[in-house]
Amino acid sequence: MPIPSADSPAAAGLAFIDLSCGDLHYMASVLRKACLDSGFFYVVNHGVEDIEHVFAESKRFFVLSTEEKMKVVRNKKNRGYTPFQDEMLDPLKQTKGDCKEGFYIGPEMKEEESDIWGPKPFHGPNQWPSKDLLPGWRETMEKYHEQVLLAGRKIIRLLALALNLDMTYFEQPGVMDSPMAYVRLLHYSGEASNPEKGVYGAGAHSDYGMITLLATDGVAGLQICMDKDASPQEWEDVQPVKGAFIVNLGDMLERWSNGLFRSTLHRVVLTGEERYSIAFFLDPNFDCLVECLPACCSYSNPPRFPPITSGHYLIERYKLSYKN
Ligand SMILES: O=C(O)CCC(=O)C(=O)O
Ligand SMILES: [Fe+2]
Repeated sequence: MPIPSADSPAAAGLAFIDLSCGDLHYMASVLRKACLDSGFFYVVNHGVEDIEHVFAESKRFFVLSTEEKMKVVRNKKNRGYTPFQDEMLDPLKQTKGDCKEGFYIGPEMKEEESDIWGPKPFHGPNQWPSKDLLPGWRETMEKYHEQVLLAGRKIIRLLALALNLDMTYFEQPGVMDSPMAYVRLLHYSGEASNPEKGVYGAGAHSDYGMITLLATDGVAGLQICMDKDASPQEWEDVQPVKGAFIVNLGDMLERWSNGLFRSTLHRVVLTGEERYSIAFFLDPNFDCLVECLPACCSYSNPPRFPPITSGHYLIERYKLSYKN
């Protein structure tokens, strides 16, 4: 089946947000409906110039030997290579780790960045594969990080409007002006998933932060569960759309909005074909206190989640899904 393109939105079922549309309030109303309906939507005209090149460069990394990839294995700052099965996103249902390997790239920061508590988790320089092996690789990834962050910033402005907040609410100092923003290259092996046996490309989960912008190579596999409280859960395929990001909502947004915008439960079930995707996790500043927005609670609808700081919440979630 041909991959639908951004010009044939009806083919894909979920809402489309066109970031080149000048009418912010219209876009915010489409976004609000999408957030209330499914928490998943497509974003087009996002300003990323050559995504095919980024995918080609991602493949150039993953075909390196395990020995070479392990030289840049994920460090304490959450940057670098994660081997196959290192992560298990749904430990209750999985019998082995996710059939995927990955590579995290965060905002470039100096090693010594720290506060009174000592070196700050998640803050530090990136790890890069050797320039001799992959010339130009770092530059491609840095440019992608910059472009996808710009698109993400536009979306969080729309999200603020969709929550009836000032457009710049989430960009205020201390909120998401210095976000934890990670590109994660992903490569799924050709191993077919088998849900009965607890084998998945990626186990069922919702992402931890604010929003995720996902680019995929066109190979199917991503599924969402529209009603995460239903029993049994029903899973629907999400079609990849050329030229569009698939965006989903994270748990911190659910907490902020007191459950009005629910995070999206999703998983990857593979048919036996290799698959590549590139996620971009856009999360609040490390020190940001995520607590119910005043507009989202009332006497009869009190806050459902205790306040948490973004960084400590992320640390706890990573601890639960990674081997080390
Ligand atoms: O590869 C995909 O389509 C989904 C990846 C994902 O859900 C994640 O990395 O959190
Ligand atoms: Fe995810």
